[in-house]
Amino acid sequence: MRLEEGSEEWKEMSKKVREACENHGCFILRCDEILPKSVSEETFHHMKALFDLSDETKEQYVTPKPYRNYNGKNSVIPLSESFGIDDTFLLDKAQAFANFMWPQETHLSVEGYGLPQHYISANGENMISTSFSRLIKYKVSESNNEYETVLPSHTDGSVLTIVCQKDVPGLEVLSKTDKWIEVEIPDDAVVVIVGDILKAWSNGRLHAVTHRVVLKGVKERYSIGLFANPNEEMKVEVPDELVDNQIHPLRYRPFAFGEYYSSYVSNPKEALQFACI
Ligand SMILES: O=C(O)CCC(=O)C(=O)O
Ligand SMILES: [Fe+2]
Repeated sequence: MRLEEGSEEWKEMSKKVREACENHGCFILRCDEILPKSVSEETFHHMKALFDLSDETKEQYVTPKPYRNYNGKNSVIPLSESFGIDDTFLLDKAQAFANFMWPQETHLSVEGYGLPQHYISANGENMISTSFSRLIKYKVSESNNEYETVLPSHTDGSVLTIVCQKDVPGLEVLSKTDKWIEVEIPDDAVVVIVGDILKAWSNGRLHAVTHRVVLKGVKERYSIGLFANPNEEMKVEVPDELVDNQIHPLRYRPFAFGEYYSSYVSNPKEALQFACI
């Protein structure tokens, strides 16, 4: 259902999305209307064929930017293979998907604060300008461990991330009470995850949830992550309206996204530390 911006339903939905982002750092979004089953089936079918190419062919995919290469022999994540692709949204269909998703999702997650409109437009447009996606295959371990962490726990270095998967579950999020919870992603849905940038911008109110991927069976898993990033120069600055001296004193100094991203690439676990007050 497409919501009319500013309508009662829109306001109600913004409140729900904001609460989910504050309390859980993620939510499930059903998108059967904009992402027909056939497109998703076809995408994952092609993805399998892509990963079935020879190592030699896959390794030819090299780009200078971090996280954008073919990554198939990483000792930290030996059971994961991935391709990072810049500006996937330039393709017509993907562009339409992105146009729908990003502005609506970023608007909805920040609009619940009732901020002046310029903050909302800044989020919708600037915060998503250099999005990229990662196609990921998780392989089953030969040691036949029943329970294998194939992607270690982390928060995302994005504004928002959208993940979709095919058939095999595996994504887990860490609750605020320190419990790992398996995320069930229905076939016609995606999970939206709050990244570090939205956490900093919201003065820590929105929760950048820690997550990981665990395989529990004998089947390999395919997933796609879409990472919404601002451009390097964009300043991430907490709006005055989200600061108060009692409950929410300012937690992050203003910083450029590029400054954060260098910190993320060298130490993802502590990447936001440099901006903490
Ligand atoms: O594969 C997934 O379900 C999640 C991937 C992820 O968290 C990431 O690439 O940052
Ligand atoms: Fe992630």
